[in-house]
Amino acid sequence: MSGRLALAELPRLRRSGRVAVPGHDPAALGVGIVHLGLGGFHRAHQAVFTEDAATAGGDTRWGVCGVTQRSDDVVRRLRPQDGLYTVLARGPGELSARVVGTLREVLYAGAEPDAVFARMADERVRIITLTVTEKGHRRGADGGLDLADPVVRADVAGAGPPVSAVGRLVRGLQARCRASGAPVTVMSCDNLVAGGEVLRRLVADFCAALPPAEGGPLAGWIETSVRFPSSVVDRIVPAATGADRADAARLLGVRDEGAVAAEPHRQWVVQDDFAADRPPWELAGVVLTPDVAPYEAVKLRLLNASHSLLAYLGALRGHETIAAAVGDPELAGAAERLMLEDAAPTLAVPDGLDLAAYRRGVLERFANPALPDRTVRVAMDGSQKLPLRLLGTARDRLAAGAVPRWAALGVAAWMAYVARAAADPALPLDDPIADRLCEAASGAADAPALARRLFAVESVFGRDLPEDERFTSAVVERLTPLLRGAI
Ligand SMILES: NC(=O)c1ccc[n+]([C@@H]2O[C@H](COP(=O)([O-])OP(=O)(O)OC[C@H]3O[C@@H](n4cnc5c(N)ncnc54)[C@H](O)[C@@H]3O)[C@@H](O)[C@H]2O)c1
Ligand SMILES: O=P(O)(O)OC[C@@H](O)[C@@H](O)[C@H](O)[C@H](O)CO
Repeated sequence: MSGRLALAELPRLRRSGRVAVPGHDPAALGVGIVHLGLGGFHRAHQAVFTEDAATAGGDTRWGVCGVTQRSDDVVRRLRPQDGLYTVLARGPGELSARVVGTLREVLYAGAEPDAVFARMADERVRIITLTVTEKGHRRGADGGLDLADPVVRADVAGAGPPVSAVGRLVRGLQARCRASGAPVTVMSCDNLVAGGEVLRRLVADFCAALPPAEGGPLAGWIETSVRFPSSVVDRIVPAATGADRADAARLLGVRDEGAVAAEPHRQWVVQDDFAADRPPWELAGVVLTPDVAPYEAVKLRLLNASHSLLAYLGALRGHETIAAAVGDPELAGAAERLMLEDAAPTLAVPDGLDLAAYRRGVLERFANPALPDRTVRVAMDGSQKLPLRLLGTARDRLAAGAVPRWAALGVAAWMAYVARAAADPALPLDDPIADRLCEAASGAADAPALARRLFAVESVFGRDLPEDERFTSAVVERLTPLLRGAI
């Protein structure tokens, strides 16, 4: 197939009726949002909600400038397509496709830093969103900016263009402060606890590390002119595959190198705390609320925690996909009990949310046979995810006098996965501290030794959990059979 998706194809696609196309003319959109981290998730989630909101509200101010962080791969895919791409919604027995036109500009920060800063400084831009992964925040053990990280140090020194996400964000804010000082909202869309507060702190830490004459006024302007709302994002979006691109091409009649596939379900809960205008997201079904914390805990402790549990246990059992893992009755049972017995008692349930239906929905979504989501994708970066997904639950249950046996199973499953990956190169250990984890796991003779060595990783477990004998024993009890291949 030689043709390529582009604006000129839209009239034909509209007539064909085989795929949905934007309800407005994408070329008429101005850029009102800069997004850092143009992965599959942004394209299938925030971009879709923003397009629906702009169409419903007839508001042409909310095109997106998407910025790729680590390579120009996405730029090479999307620029020749005028920023257009297809989102395939894959559900049991259903496949639908829509072309999204919100992305009006794509930049590679590594090659075009000045263009990125100019966009962030542009008064017409009122929102900067981020999906840069958990590790992309470069946090230290205390949750603040890791000032020992050489990349962060170089960004603070400022001899060259910044490389870290927070460095790029702060330098962009600095350009804005110098240009117009117009207020702007910075919104985290990663799977974090209190992502807004996390970003606010990282930005403040960066400013504090700058020479006082530079960092002081910048921090002052940020304090008064920048808001950092949190948001809870939900849609399962596996890494795009050749099969996704082939399905998109079949439906479009032209190639689409930027196609992504996702589950049909999507949810976005946003803290209603903006420094300036925002898209009318409520028209697209986004929940705007003063406090996202209850929604966030439900999502991270039920969905993401059981996702991680299934990923580690599933990979250990040779299940390639999450659907296969949740199709294994023993693993599905463990995920259910983690949600019901450990996580649920720790939750303040948002008004109107039926927790039992939510739990059932999570397992149904994981079982989606039409969306192959690999266990190793979800298993990635465990050192970053465990504290957010399992350890908050563990701490809350321990504080309430209960032993969180299923959260302990999740931790033990991660430990067993690390040990297996350290010994078997066929199992990937994709983690920013992989070397440290491998070294810890390689020298461990048995379950207690493995647990002891991994519990010593303070950035994961802090100082409290390794000292709580109830928890460490529960983990060792779970780990012993896992190392023999049973759960
Ligand atoms: N995929 C999903 O199902 C899903 C669902 C909910 C939330 N999320 C959130 O979105 C994030 C991205 O997911 P995705 O599926 O788009 O992944 P992806 O691999 O497609 O994209 C990741 C993006 O993060 C950037 N990034 C990665 N490491 C970085 C680093 N060290 N510094 C700066 N930038 C870095 C990449 O350049 C890329 O733009 C997740 O980590 C998660 O927090 C994803
Ligand atoms: O995207 P990550 O790497 O934070 O986590 C992997 C999955 O658990 C996650 O992407 C889920 O699919 C998502 O959070 C569902 O909304």
